Amino acid sequence: MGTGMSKDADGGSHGREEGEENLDHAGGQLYVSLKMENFKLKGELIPHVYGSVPLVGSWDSSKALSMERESASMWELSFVVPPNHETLDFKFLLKPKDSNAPCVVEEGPNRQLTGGTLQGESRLAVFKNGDEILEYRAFIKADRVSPFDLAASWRAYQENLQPSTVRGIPDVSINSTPMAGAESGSSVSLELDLEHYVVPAPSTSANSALAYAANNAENPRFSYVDGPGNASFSYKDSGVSADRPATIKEMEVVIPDPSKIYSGSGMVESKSVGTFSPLQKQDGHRGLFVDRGVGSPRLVKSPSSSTFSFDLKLDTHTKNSMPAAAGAVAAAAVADQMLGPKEDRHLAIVLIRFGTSFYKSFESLDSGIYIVLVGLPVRGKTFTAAKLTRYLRWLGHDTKHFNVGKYRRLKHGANQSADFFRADNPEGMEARNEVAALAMDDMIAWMQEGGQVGIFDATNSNRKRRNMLMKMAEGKCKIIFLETLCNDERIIERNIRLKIQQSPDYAEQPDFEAGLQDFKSRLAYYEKVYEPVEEGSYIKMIDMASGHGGQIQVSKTFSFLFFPLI
Ligand SMILES: Nc1ncnc2c1ncn2[C@@H]1O[C@H](COP(=O)(O)OP(=O)(O)OP(=O)(O)O)[C@@H](O)[C@H]1O
Ligand SMILES: O=P(O)(O)OC[C@H]1O[C@](O)(CO)[C@@H](O)[C@@H]1O
Repeated sequence: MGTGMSKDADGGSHGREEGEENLDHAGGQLYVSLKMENFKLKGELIPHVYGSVPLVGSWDSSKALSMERESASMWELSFVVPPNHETLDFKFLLKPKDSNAPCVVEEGPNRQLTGGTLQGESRLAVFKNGDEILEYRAFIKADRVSPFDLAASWRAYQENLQPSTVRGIPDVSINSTPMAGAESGSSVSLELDLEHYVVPAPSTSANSALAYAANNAENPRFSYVDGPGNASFSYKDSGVSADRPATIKEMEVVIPDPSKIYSGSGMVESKSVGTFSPLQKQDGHRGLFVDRGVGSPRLVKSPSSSTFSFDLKLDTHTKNSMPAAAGAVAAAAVADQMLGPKEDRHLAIVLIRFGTSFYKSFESLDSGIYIVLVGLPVRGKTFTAAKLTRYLRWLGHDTKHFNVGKYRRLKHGANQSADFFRADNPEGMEARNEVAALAMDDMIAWMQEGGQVGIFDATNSNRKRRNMLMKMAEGKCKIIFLETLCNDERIIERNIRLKIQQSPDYAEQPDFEAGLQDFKSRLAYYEKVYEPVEEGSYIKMIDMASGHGGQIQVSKTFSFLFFPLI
């Protein structure tokens, strides 16, 4: 695993380790860890970092990232920057804890990381606070990280997260209330706790109590904010059997016309697989929570390749045809496969890919990105949107999830019958397009206030709707369609049942079978007119949850996002 240069204020520096791999081609990114130490301070002044990239506030002190107290005298912050950042300029600053007094920026020139190496002499961080001079020792460390490490770190972060310590965004809730009964059987009342929720995943037992992920999406700005969407709802669980685990061999990455997209060589070989041993886990490796709302990335690496060996069984054809980006994706898949449940695993592959491509596209796009979900109902769009939001926030990108279903429920009530969703029902169509436009307006407004990634979650199931969204985004932001497709009837049936149990749409429907019939009619109306994405920039996730393999397709027009990977 490659290691960058590390320096501290005493001038100690550690050169790159032998055997370093150049991970740029594998989507290697720069993990930056900053620390400040001062034994005398009492904590009225909170150290922050700001700098030249959006991740650290683009020199806007109000967007500076807060450092967290690691010990009585040490403050810490870590984040990951793209490898294409030739130079990252930054400075430390101090913000008064409980007042609006101006912040104090450190003296001296900007600190500069170029290609992962700290430029210039290391120095103390010196602040002039009125007549007072404050001095901190500064520790700056940069490491190149592979998708392996990122996937493993993400997994470790999620597994060790303590919900009670989450600030800023509601992230996960681990407490589940065991309950009896399945399917249409017993139900428990679930007070919707906006601070804690779980992204619904197929349950492997009848014991998980999950809140509906869409409820945690961005609240509409229009006047229905305090409406029915914030109410609690009833929840029933189902018993669903676990699918068999997938293997990396089953994962297929399809990139149309790769010659036009990538010129990179073959599979990325990784000698070090980032993971953690059970022992390390017990150390209490925890995410640290910073002001951007989620834990800042903590690297989890295997001490050596011998600790964990994994046989990457890709057939010759796949190996030879796999471009560098796909290699990175596969690498992430390997790391993730070892660590998580099936759906998370598959999704992580896409996430790593997103993470990589976003990093590489952000700076050139400047204005941020809209990810527009596309897919029939119960294809995992909300699940994917919620996971993507969390992952991108963890990486440091200001990300928000806009769920159109939530807007629809607030404006038109939760208990619309299937007829509402008929394509030949003009009032229904108009109402749906109207709430979609409201959500899009909110997303655009949020983006203009400095947001970086907006995730727009609706079926967006026909070209006309997608054209409307593209028109609204024109000149403002690039849209990437993310289509989730599922051909496995068994999964669809399971998802439908979960939907009747979990969705606020059916909270008032006491008759499970009636709810089921209504939702199936809704689905049939959608299926009749569904138009898969063929336009614009898109990624298709096909059968990712089947357990029998999956496909990721990336459209040609998306290629520019991957350009730096080539
Ligand atoms: N890629 C996938 N394919 C199929 N099902 C998935 C996928 N990812 C997650 N799921 C499962 O699908 C179920 C429904 O998910 P979700 O509510 O996200 O669907 P949706 O597409 O947003 O539905 P709707 O359009 O009705 O709101 C969840 O239980 C989730 O575990
Ligand atoms: O208007 P569209 O694009 O169908 O999408 C919004 C709808 O998608 C759904 O998630 C489909 O079930 C509804 O909750 C929501 O009203």
